[in-house]
Amino acid sequence: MPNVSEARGILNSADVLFTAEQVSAAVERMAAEITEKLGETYPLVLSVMGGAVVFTGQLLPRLAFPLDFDYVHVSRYGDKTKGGELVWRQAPKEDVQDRVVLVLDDILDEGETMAAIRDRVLNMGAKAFYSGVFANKLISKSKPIAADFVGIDVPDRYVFGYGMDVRGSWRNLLSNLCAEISRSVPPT
Ligand SMILES: O=P(O)(O)OC[C@H]1O[C@H](OP(=O)(O)OP(=O)(O)O)[C@H](O)[C@@H]1O
Ligand code: HPA
Repeated sequence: MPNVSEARGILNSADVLFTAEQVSAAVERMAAEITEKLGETYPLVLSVMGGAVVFTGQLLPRLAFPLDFDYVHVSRYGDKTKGGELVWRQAPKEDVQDRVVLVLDDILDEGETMAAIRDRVLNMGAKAFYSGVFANKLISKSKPIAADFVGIDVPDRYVFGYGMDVRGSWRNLLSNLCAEISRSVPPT
């Protein structure tokens, strides 16, 4: 984890990819799309801790229909910028059975995390599975899953802010949402 001045340095050398207004408009549009598709299904919404916390906090109040809410916790990156082995810290609970489940996450990068959650939720007897991600990273490799609802497409660079960390830092960045690490910092 960087110290305070290193964390500020990362932010100062970052590019801002999307403004707060663009992010807000994307979340608003997603809320309308999700409402249209799932508004009559009484879904169980699962937020993927910890990256989805900001996105979930802004999206949920815009979903004006009955839903249940819970979370799962899966980790694959830790404070690294390259994905590794997937670790389940909180698995879905039994109540996914026979439910329409909507899983919310901050980013679909290689798609390994969301695909593992989908497989687990469907194996536990969910009636239907949907995924919503704030950011979909445009990578050249094919992904094991495509999200049903996407806020913004981001380029194949390490992004942070809006719940996404860079080396454990800046999840709380809300004003210049989704900035990106300087190209001079190599992936770890
Ligand atoms: O599509 P993938 O390549 O699998 O990556 C996406 C996942 O990576 C991040 O989680 P991370 O493992 O960093 O856990 P965290 O949210 O606790 O930081 C992010 O929040 C997604 O859950
Ligand atoms: O680009 C990213 N930024 C932050 N967290 C992530 N988890 C997967 N990819 C990313």
